[in-house]
Amino acid sequence: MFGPGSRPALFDKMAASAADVINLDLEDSVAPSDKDSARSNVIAAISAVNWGNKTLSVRINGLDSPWWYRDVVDLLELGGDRLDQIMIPKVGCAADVYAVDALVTAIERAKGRSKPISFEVIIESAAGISHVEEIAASSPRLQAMSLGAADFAASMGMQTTGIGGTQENYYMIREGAKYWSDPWHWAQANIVAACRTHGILPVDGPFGDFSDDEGFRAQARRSATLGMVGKWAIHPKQVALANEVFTPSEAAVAEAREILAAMAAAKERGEGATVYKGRLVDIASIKQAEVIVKQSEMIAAY
Ligand SMILES: CC(=O)SCCNC(=O)CCNC(=O)[C@H](O)C(C)(C)COP(=O)(O)OP(=O)(O)OC[C@H]1O[C@@H](n2cnc3c(N)ncnc32)[C@H](O)[C@@H]1OP(=O)(O)O
Ligand SMILES: O=CC(=O)O
Ligand SMILES: [Mg+2]
Repeated sequence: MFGPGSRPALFDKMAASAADVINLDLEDSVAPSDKDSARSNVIAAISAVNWGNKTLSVRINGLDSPWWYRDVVDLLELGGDRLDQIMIPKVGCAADVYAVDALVTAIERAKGRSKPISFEVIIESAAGISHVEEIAASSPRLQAMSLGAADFAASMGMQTTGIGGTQENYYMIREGAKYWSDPWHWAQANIVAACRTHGILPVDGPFGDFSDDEGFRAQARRSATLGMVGKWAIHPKQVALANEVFTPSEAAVAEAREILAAMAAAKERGEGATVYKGRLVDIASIKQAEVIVKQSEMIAAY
């Protein structure tokens, strides 16, 4: 759940939401004239608001701005221990993460902070997607990586002002009928591969049209099918939609458990492959089913 650092009236509502991760924003939802006051609001709220068991993250300004170093210094020196994570936007290469890591490491040591700050990064530029694997490997602090569709589209020179979702002009045509394709797919698949290679969580970023629930669901279902584990909510109504899509359904979990049982029975018979509901399942199916069961167990335990 995202909210601008310049709107502190939203913070309690964010804390009371059903989101797993809170992102207090100092970057693109905050006007340049509000950067200092937004930073102060966020620093006060880190300790003052009851964030429960949510992961508390702050999106700092990008390394191409004059604000980012002050964001890091003040968050870590003045912000209290409740802060879990810093989100670094517009990461273009591993050195961008190194720069923030070096500053964070120095402050943690100087101030004796006991809880190490973790990082999440946004891939939202041509450079970021070109260097996605080195970024995924860039720091032991890194826990998650998101696709930022708005800045990504701008950086790539894409002809759209839509933030995520179906793009009207991205279609194939056959016998006069249009078939829409997914312009975000290749970037998402690259992010997922880089993340899974290096043990980082891949996350889908914003879906701007918060009036379009079905559009959000469709985007989120594609992301979940590709291996992403969650999606940003830029409006409270998107939290329930994201939780609905990224929580495996009871039917999916039941089927996964049945596949595990069928394979356990096959193993007893000395077989590596068997038939479940008229289709092949084998040892790879165990790993597929375990993904779904593990997701469901982790969500239940949270
Ligand atoms: C491309 C990117 O970088 S995306 C990430 C950065 N962007 C952001 O963080 C934007 C986050 N979202 C927002 O700022 C706002 O939701 C906006 C501007 C899109 C819409 O704001 P509003 O016009 O106030 O929304 P709306 O009137 O529909 O709000 C309905 C209720 O939800 C609350 N609400 C709105 N946004 C949020 C939020 N982000 N978090 C918590 N509560 C919220 C409102 O306060 C209102 O509460 P109420 O019913 O108690 O009065
Ligand atoms: O920061 C997010 C984006 O879509 O840009
Ligand atoms: Mg962005």
